[in-house]
Amino acid sequence: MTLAVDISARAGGFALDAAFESAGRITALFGHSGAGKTTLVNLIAGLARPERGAIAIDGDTLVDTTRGVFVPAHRRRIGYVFQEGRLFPHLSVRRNLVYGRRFSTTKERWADFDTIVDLLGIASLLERQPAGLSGGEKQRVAIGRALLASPRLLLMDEPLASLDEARKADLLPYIERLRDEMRLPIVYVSHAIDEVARIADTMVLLVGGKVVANGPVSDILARADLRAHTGQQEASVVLTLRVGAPGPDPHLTTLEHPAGRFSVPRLDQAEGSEIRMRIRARDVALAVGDPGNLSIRNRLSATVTAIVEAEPPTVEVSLDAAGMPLIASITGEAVRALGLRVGQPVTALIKSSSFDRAAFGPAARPSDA
Ligand SMILES: Nc1ncnc2c1ncn2[C@@H]1O[C@H](COP(=O)(O)OP(=O)(O)OP(=O)(O)O)[C@@H](O)[C@H]1O
Repeated sequence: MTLAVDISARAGGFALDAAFESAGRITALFGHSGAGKTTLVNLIAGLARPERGAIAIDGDTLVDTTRGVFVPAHRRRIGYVFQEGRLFPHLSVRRNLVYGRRFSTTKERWADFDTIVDLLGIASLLERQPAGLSGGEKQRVAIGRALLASPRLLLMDEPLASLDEARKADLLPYIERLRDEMRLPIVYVSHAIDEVARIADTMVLLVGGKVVANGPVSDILARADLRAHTGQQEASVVLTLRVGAPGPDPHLTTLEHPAGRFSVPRLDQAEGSEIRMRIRARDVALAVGDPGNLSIRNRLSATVTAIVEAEPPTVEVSLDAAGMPLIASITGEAVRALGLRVGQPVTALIKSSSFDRAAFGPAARPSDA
């Protein structure tokens, strides 16, 4: 699926001018509060009209002001999940779910009730009323209702925003399953960079109603010039790695890459599956030559590709380890003491204990959607 957007719109005194194309499985619309994310998703959904411009999905025009085209929301086949579930309070969970189906014709219908109930783990909730559900359960039902309309695109506007940290962590794997098992493209609004780094492959970065960058999440997170906008305190890279055979320590999982093997705190993912993980620049140290007897077990041979001054005394050293990009955040003094320069071979050292389990998620399976 390709979503193509090139629009201008106004909401009160706020002006949105957004142009981007995305073929991502999960496209994150990322920006600080008031950047225009909800205004943009409402335009995609058909809940608002742009002043100028066009929106198309796979070449099928939804809006085009030059041709006077405006497909109404209910005919766009776009699902919408809001921050808080917005379920019908007087209907049971089952009837909330079934309600979604009336928005698709038999020909368009791909969503199967039992499959979706199973995917979202809501079978035991079907006869309950929304008032008795937890926030996370409500969101799963809201996602189910949107899916049962058999949309071709799902918009999710900060679906985790009303949940506490534990409930967020519970819901994220369902969104990952949706991405991988339903093969439904998702536009995911968020202002939480950790969430975006974990689940999205493409990112549109909005600042004051303008798109300042769009492209692969890993590219945008690695860019020092965007850090103020992404809210990252520091550089990081997002990597896709394969789970290797279990090693001798049951508390560790081995991850494989042509650059070498990593040990990380034990993950639940099966051997052979791919996972995504984010490595912060501050968790990477460098050695020139043999690092000798150190406690750090993750050691990768790499080459320096760039040395960039960051907030003093920090310098960010970009590396290439057999095609794996890494960034090490070290002091300028260390750069001088090691005599680092572009092209130099080094050993990158990454502490196993620095990995946060919540930062790991399954990698998106190769897209054929
Ligand atoms: N109907 C409206 N009338 C006046 N101003 C509006 C209207 N709708 C949105 N705005 C303004 O447009 C700007 C962008 O709002 P929007 O809700 O799109 O931002 P957002 O990025 O989704 O923010 P948040 O993360 O806080 O939800 C805000 O300054 C908002 O106050």
